[in-house]
Amino acid sequence: MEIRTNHLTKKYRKEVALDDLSFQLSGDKIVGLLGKNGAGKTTLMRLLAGHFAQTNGEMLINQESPFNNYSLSKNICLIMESNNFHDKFTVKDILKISSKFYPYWDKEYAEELREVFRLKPKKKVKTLSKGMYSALGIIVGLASNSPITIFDEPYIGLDAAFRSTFYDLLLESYERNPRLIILSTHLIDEVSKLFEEVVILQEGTLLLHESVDDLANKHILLSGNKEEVEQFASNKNVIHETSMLGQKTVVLYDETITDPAGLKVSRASLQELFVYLTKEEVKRHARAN
Ligand SMILES: Nc1ncnc2c1ncn2[C@@H]1O[C@H](COP(=O)(O)OP(=O)(O)OP(=O)(O)O)[C@@H](O)[C@H]1O
Repeated sequence: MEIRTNHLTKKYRKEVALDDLSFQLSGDKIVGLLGKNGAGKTTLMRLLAGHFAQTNGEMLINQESPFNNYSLSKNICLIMESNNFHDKFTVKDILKISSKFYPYWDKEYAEELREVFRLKPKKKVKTLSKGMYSALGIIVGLASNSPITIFDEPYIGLDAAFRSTFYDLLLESYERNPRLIILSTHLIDEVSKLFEEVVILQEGTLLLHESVDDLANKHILLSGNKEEVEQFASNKNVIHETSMLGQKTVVLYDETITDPAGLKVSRASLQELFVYLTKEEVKRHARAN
């Protein structure tokens, strides 16, 4: 599947949620969709799922618009943190309805997952705890086997052990049936190992879209004697710095680094990079590149 947005803009009355966003995603992979609160992630995912139309620009999946396009949107499963299922249905009903809707539904796998998350078939949606509700969403998302499977923070209320189970299942499901999986999360450290690519939105625009490997290679974390670090980092793109007791640490982004003699070289985590890159004062550095 190929996703392409061209100058995509979505406004809710005067509120601009997505602003002239152009990027492309294709192939089978797990992509992290990241951004601070209000960056436009949910809006982008709902446009992908065809929930509503954009205000301007294009949202194309395999060169077609998903809005009002059932033959396309049945290939896309979006699981959000809430409002996925009607309260009056039972767990069993939801799995049955999903089996009719999603063409690649795996009934046996759905049953297996229901057991893993210990959901009783007769339980009504409105009586599910937050964690159980999230588990039901995860079951539907994974068992849908949809060519584009999207999870928008689907783990609200799930404890750490079940979140870890979800990440294992996501990877296992991807390995059994490679497809384009988009996962939006604020718990970056927990899932960063699953991502092949990341898309970071900021204020409705694209801050960066990189493979995780390229992102790792595009930055460097240097530490050592304060004067030496400062001398080395002068005129370079510093996205983060800390100093203590004559020692200094800097993170340089998008710089060709040659032989920082005498300084300790390492890498920041994806979560740290996200925090540094989305800080207001460094926004322009990431955008410029
Ligand atoms: N239904 C709506 N009506 C008006 N404004 C909205 C609506 N939905 C979203 N917005 C606004 O659009 C912007 C983007 O919101 P969106 O929910 O897409 O961000 P997000 O990145 O998913 O945020 P979060 O991480 O907090 O879930 C925000 O300014 C938000 O207030």
